[in-house]
Amino acid sequence: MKPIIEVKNLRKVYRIGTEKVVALQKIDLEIQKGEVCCILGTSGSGKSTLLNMLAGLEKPTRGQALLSGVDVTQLSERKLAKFRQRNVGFVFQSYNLMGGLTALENVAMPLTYQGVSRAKRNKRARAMLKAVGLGNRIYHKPTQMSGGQQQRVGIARAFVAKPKIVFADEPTGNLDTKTTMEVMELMVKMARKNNQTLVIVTHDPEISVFADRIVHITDGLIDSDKPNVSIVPPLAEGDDQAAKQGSESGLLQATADTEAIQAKENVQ
Ligand SMILES: Nc1ncnc2c1ncn2[C@@H]1O[C@H](COP(=O)(O)OP(=O)(O)OP(=O)(O)O)[C@@H](O)[C@H]1O
Repeated sequence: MKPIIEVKNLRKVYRIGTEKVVALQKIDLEIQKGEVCCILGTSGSGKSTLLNMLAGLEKPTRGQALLSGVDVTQLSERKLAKFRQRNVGFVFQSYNLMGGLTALENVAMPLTYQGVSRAKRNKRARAMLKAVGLGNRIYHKPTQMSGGQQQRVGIARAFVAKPKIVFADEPTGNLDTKTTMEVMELMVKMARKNNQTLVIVTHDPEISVFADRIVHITDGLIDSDKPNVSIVPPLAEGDDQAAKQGSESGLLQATADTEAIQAKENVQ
């Protein structure tokens, strides 16, 4: 099967005045649909640069980055924005939620770009928030939530539009160990549910235990690329915290109709 992500001969050199920084020397990488891949490396190894190239956020000096067969390094800004809206979700270290918006509005946002009607957007966003264990926080704004809760909103937002690929850049960098584990379990479970591809960039080897595969990067080069032998098995349905907190409808199953959800909220 054709890989969903293909990186070919990718190189990135930054120039600051007369100085040259080779952030990526030469990267060749293929990631299959449904794979959970961890890109692991120390600070300055080039992880974020690689992720930025994959997401089309920066142009490489040389080489290609194909997502679903489309070379994102060659797309215009307008086409790139459209491509990302349809195919890619992002989870950020600092959550990047819109401070003035509620959890519900933040999660519904990617659906706005897809032209989904308001009623359907809200219905799907509510279902996602329930699925991440935040059914009772939908009208909270980011500052009214803990870091772990904000990242759950970030995860709900990344997955709500069912993108083929989700990129997560140090997704647990601001969280304590317990919350890190919960957030990682949730994110991987979400990706597995719909056979989505998840690429996690981190410096933390403890995160990599959740991945199918660990790609280690040093000085802008892949120095090892191995299947993860000590993978953490996915939790049984109903066993995780999100489920405990009320995810009865299950992930991405926006089956409850809008009126029923609204009626419930009116009671709360
Ligand atoms: N915009 C830029 N201009 C110049 N040099 C840059 C730029 N972005 C990154 N670099 C350099 O490229 C190298 C790789 O940086 P990168 O941010 O990809 O590393 P990283 O592995 O993500 O590190 P960290 O975990 O600390 O974020 C570093 O030496 C960095 O200083």
